[in-house]
Order: sequence, then structure tokens, then C-alpha cells
Amino acid sequence: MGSSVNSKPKVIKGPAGYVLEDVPHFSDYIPELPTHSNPLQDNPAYSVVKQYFVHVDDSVPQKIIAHKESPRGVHFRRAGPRQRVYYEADEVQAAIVTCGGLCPGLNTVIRELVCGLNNMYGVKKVMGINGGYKGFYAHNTIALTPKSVNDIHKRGGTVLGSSRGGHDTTKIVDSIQDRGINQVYIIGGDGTQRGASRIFEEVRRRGLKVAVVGIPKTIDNDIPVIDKSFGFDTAVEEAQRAINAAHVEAESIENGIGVVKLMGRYSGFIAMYATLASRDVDCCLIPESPFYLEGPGGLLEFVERRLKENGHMVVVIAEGAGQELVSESMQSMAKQDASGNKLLQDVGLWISHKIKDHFAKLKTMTINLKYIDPTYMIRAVPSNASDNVYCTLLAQSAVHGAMAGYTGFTCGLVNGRQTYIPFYRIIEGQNKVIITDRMWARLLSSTNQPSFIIHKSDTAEENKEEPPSESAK
Ligand SMILES: Nc1ncnc2c1ncn2[C@@H]1O[C@H](COP(=O)(O)OP(=O)(O)O)[C@@H](O)[C@H]1O
Ligand SMILES: O=P(O)(O)OC[C@H]1O[C@](O)(COP(=O)(O)O)[C@@H](O)[C@@H]1O
Ligand SMILES: [Mg+2]
Repeated sequence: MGSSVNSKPKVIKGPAGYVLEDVPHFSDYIPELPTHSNPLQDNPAYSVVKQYFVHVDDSVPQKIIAHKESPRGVHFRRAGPRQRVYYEADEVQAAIVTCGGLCPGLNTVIRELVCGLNNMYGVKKVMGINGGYKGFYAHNTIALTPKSVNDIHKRGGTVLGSSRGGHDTTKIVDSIQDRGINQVYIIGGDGTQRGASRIFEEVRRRGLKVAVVGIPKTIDNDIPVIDKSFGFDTAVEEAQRAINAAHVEAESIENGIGVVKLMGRYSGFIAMYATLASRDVDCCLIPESPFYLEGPGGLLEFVERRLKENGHMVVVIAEGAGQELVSESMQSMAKQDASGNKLLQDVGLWISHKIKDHFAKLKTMTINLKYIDPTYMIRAVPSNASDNVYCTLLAQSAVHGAMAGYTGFTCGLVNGRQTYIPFYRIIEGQNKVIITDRMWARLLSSTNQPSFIIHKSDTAEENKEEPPSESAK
């Protein structure tokens, strides 16, 4: 079996600016592998489907807004079953691992990988790696059968367990070889996909016929390229319960303030969508939009004004918002978790204290503030109906890709279509709320909160005499 240095991006160009950012395939580094006809063609459930197999040239555009003269742009390979497969059913030894923080839907993905492999391709040997990456070399494995995973999608968390840290590429690939694993399904966030990419490179370097497949998991929705991640809808839905509670508490008492902290380390999507969905939120603070507390146009002035107008208010804050302000006022410890992620300070608690201190000093208004931190409750629930369907399609796409000999890719929804995306595109950046986009503008107009950025620059010079009016925002 051949081996070479790290794989290079596979970029295929076509007419009119067409670009396919393709994913690796066994045939790139292992010559003359035998192929077999896809057993799906004899499966009664699929035999009625016209054109069940994906055309070899099918690809999905990354950008679907186009102008008459614009180039066709970047495309990704469309996911789905292929005519020829690179494994026979009894040859496959699949392994599934879940890494990083929890997210609704993990169990559904595990279930559908096991059932998809079994029902579509007759694969019987599937093992679960216990406790994240380190489970490859530090724990026992768990045998997974359609029966044993039958109702796990009704539970939150991951039946396999998860962990941070412990990624040792050599030990992991040694374990893959020792256990005879030839398909690895790796479910996890940005850190996990980085780890998966390293595993793929090592597998390729050793010339192994092992499909390395990533399935993106991120409750924060911070993975680039894909439309959204599984579990996100569930998280937004579950956040409504906390926001409702905050609203009920706030409006039941004079000058009531409800503060709700939601997940979102670097990306405020959960906070933004939960706010847009709820309509009870007066102010949404996210990491992408810096804010300030004191002075004209600041948060405290806005809180005072909203309380005077409405008698109560709800603030939603993403965990990563205002971290620079928290660090300024508290001794930053700059600690990291086992995966190297920066540990954040509790901005919800901090902002609650700041608001309370402000009104205590002001003495003209007595407030009643209730702080709700539902962060772990939101990610520990089972996935909702639409996420369950999404997880099923993702898992099936992953299985089809691996069986067809593709490797070194992450499955993902791009413009509503299932695709195979090369690892480098997934790990090169982060998906963030773009505060100059229409979605954030919609949020600002629905809450009518200050747009702190505009103010801070404007206020320095212009507003020495007079603070800006809300309508000027
Ligand atoms: N740059 C990296 N290279 C290899 N492995 C990594 C890298 N970053 C994170 N990992 C591993 O991926 C796993 C999950 O990462 P983590 O950041 O905790 O969660 P998530 O995948 O949800 O972002 C951990 O086991 C961690 O060691
Ligand atoms: O306390 P833990 O388990 O480290 O998780 C906290 C973090 O996990 C998340 O829910 C998800 O982060 P990952 O995608 O990196 O797993 C973050 O929003 C949060 O900061
Ligand atoms: Mg992460």
C-alpha cells in the first residue's frame, strides 16, 4: 500500500468559474482496490426510488445567490449512495466516538449510524468507543447493535460518553489498526474535527483502508460552511423555557429584571435565535457585538429607560459576551479546559451584579433581578423532532460516503443539501453572527436595544452635550 506526505486539497475546476472542493478517496492513495455493487439496489425499501444513486458529478454550490455574470463558485460533493462500494458487508468493522461537550441529538446520530450500516449495507460489526478520543486507547469498547441502540434517541447526552483532551494521534491510529477498525465515525465540534483531520492524515500516511468520517456537532452553531448543526433547533426551543420563566418573574414584580445566560462561547447564535423566537427579550448580548455599561448609550442607561417605560425587562446574554469587560473588572485567570479551550468567566452573574450595584447606587429605583442560568439544561435534553430527522440524514450520508470509499470529510448540510466537505474547510475558521447582516438588524429592530458599536464611536465626539435618541440608531 502506498504512502505519501500530508494530503493536498483536491480542487477541481470547470467552466464559468466552477470549483469543486472535493474530498479524499481511497483511490487517491491505495491503487486497485476491488469494488462491489451497492447492496441498496436489492433493498426493497429503495428499489422503487428512481435515480436512487447519486450521479458521480453531482455537487452543491456554497453560495446560491448569483448574478448574471457571477462565476459559479465553490461547490461540495453531494452526499448519498454510490453505485459501487469499497467494502463487503462482513468486511466492515465500524467504530463510533463522541467528543467534546454535549449536544441534543448525539444519541440519534449514534443510533442512525448503527441502524443505517445494518439496514442499508448489512454491516453487523459496529463498536462504540467509550469516553471520547482517549477511549481509543484507555477504555473498553461497547458493542452496538440495532437492538441495543433502539431507543437511545429518546435520551439526552451520549450513551458512549464524551471527554475533552486526550487526543494522541499515534495511539489512536495504533488502536484503530490493532482493533481492525476500517470505518471511524467521529462526532464532535471544531476541536474534534481538528483531531479527526489528524487521524485521517496518519491513516493515509500509513496507507490504511480506513474511512475517517466527521459528523459536526456544535450546540453553539460555530462550525463554518454548514447551514446549521444538529441540536441547535432543540437548544433554541429549550431556551424559550428559561426566557419565559425570566419574563414571568420580571413582569410579576415592580421593576423586575430577568437575566438569562445561554451557551455560545464565541458565537451568539443561540442567544440571537432564542431572542428572535421569544419576543419577550429587551436586550440580547452576544460575543460578536461588544457593549459597554456606563454612560450615554450604555447598557445601564438602557435598562433604566426600559424599566421606566415597561416596568420590567429581560436580558439574554451569551456566555462569551462581554468577556473583555469581565476580565477588566475581575482578576482573569486565563485557564483552559483539557482540550485547550479558554475557560470563560460567568458573565451572567457578573452582569447581574453590575445592574444591581448600579441601581443600589442610584437610589431612585428599587429593582428585583432574577438570574437564570439554564446552560447545561439546554444541551442535556433529547433532540426535538426536526433535529431527529436531521441527525438521521447526517448519519446516513456519513455511512454512504464511507461505503463509497470517501474519507477525510465531514458531512454537512449546505443550502439544504447533504454534502461531503473536506476537513480543512471545516477547521479553518468559525461561524459567527455577522452583526452587519440583516439577521442582527432584525434582532435590533425587534428588541429596539442600542447598537452599542455605533454608539461608542459616535458618542465620543458628538454626544458630549446630548445622548443620542433611540430613533437615531
Ligand atoms: N487541534 C486539535 N488537534 C487534535 N485534537 C484536538 C484539537 N483540538 C481539540 N482536539 C480534541 O478534540 C476533542 C474535543 O475537543 P473540544 O474542543 O473539547 O470539543 P469540540 O470538539 O466540541 O470543540 C478533545 O478530545 C480534544 O483533545
Ligand atoms: O463545561 P463544559 O463541558 O466544558 O462545556 C462548556 C462548553 O461547551 C459548549 O456547550 C460547547 O462547546 P464545544 O462545542 O467545544 O463542545 C460551550 O458552549 C460551552 O462553553
Ligand atoms: Mg469547540
